[in-house]
Amino acid sequence: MARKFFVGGNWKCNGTTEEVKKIVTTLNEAKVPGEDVVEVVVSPPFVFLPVVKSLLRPDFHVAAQNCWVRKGGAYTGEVSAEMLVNLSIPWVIIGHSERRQLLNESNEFVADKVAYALSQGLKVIACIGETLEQREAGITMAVVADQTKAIAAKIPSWNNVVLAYEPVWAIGTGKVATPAQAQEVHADLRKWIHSNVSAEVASSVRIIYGGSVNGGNCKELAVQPDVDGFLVGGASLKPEFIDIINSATVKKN
Ligand SMILES: O=C(CO)COP(=O)(O)O
Repeated sequence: MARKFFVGGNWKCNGTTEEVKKIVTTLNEAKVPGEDVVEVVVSPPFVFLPVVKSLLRPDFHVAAQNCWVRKGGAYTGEVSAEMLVNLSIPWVIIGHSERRQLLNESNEFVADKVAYALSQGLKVIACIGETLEQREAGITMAVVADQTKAIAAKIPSWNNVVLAYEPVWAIGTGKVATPAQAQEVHADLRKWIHSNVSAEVASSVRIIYGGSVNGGNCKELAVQPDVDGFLVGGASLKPEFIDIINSATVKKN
């Protein structure tokens, strides 16, 4: 079953109104393949979601970078899944390693968030990945399997989930995983899903790679059979994001 290439731009905690408008203008003027070839989702900080959504071309979509773990209420500083739905924000990134590490979000907490967001009708980019210490200790697969297992245990369907493999040592470091390293983990993850979820989900779920992806390295990663797209940080704020979107075409050739 063909998995549609997915390119996400995670803008993280960056930008002013003027800057985000400039990025949107660049995206709107770009020549890229149609939605039948590549799904493009950009994720500005919460406060810029309405302006980006209102200005962005209709074939690109928006994601929030986080949401609260359950129904909204007395949770100062949080933004609920219901609010995102109310604003017609279709996607949310959950479990990014920056939140796991800096805000101590556990596998269980991340899984609860994914389950709640899905239950409200959001589509989820669920992030997993090992640290450098874990990779060097040879436990990469055990770590990402645990992270995936926590999510699998709590969700009734993977239809609206994209799994983002983002090795922590590759994020914002300029140290991209080699195509072979990315392919190995993606293939192992797909095998894990085959054994622990179902053959159908294993063949249909998109597993995207994140960590120092740029205009220069995207094509060699994109040709890997189990790499179904990217979650891009720094380069998603620059015009080279267009080149990354266009790397989707390597799958067609
Ligand atoms: O964290 C990332 C995307 O979510 C990756 O960030 P960089 O592309 O800046 O390494």
